[in-house]
Amino acid sequence: MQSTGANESGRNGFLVTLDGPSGVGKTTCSQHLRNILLQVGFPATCTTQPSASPIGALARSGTHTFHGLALSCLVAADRYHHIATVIEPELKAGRVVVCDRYVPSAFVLDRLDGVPREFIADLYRYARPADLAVFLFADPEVCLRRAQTRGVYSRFHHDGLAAAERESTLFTEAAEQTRASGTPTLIHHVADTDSDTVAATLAQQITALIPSRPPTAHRGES
Ligand SMILES: Nc1ncnc2c1ncn2[C@@H]1O[C@H](COP(=O)(O)OP(=O)(O)OP(=O)(O)O)[C@@H](O)[C@H]1O
Ligand SMILES: Cc1cn([C@H]2C[C@H](O)[C@@H](COP(=O)(O)O)O2)c(=O)[nH]c1=O
Repeated sequence: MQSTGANESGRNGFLVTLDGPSGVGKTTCSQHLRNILLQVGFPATCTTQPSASPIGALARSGTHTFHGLALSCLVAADRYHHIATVIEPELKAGRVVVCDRYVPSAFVLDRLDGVPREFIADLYRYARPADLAVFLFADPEVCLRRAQTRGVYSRFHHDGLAAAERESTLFTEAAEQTRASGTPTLIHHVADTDSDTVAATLAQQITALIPSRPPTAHRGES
């Protein structure tokens, strides 16, 4: 198995984040991606934000209770806890971490909730940047239909085409902002491609960017 990791080589793992509009297929794709990466020999794991921690569960289930600045801070608290207790340890173990939603989602969802951009930027000043930020896009009509078919459980899941279009516009801005900040950024238009094909295409591009570990020297070799 190839390794990206810090154990023997002293190098860290690789953080791939997936952002994009509700219903575009982030959760489905991140799971396929993890499986493909494992199949081709990369130690990989997938995780999600909000996380499975008690703070994350509160944020995920509480979008009808919490609003604006308060929800923004709650999600940020979960995100920092998740980075410290899940993402960083996995990276230190040399794994590829595929994270379903990351900081760019805050620049969209929090703004939809009226939170000023400067407040969001200040909140995430200390968040570890992704090694590769992937943005998935599809026509707002497609995202809307998929989210509605899957089931709507959050205030941020669309209630109409205008909301889906606004979310798509903000994700386009977030992708440009992420790229401008120096984070390697991949923008992928899903069109009507099935999720296996989307994940396989992304896996090819991602594995090409992951630095592979040099062969470990045997004891006594110089
Ligand atoms: N490429 C695809 N083609 C067709 N259907 C898809 C594709 N990807 C995902 N789906 C379906 O669309 C629905 C939404 O997918 P998923 O939950 O992965 O989206 P998401 O971006 O994570 O949404 P959210 O942000 O709302 O959680 C699911 O029913 C899923 O099976
Ligand atoms: C990342 C992020 C999430 N939220 C809220 C909005 C949604 O209800 C959930 C995410 O669930 P999904 O299945 O991925 O749609 O969490 C938020 O308010 N702010 C954020 O930055």
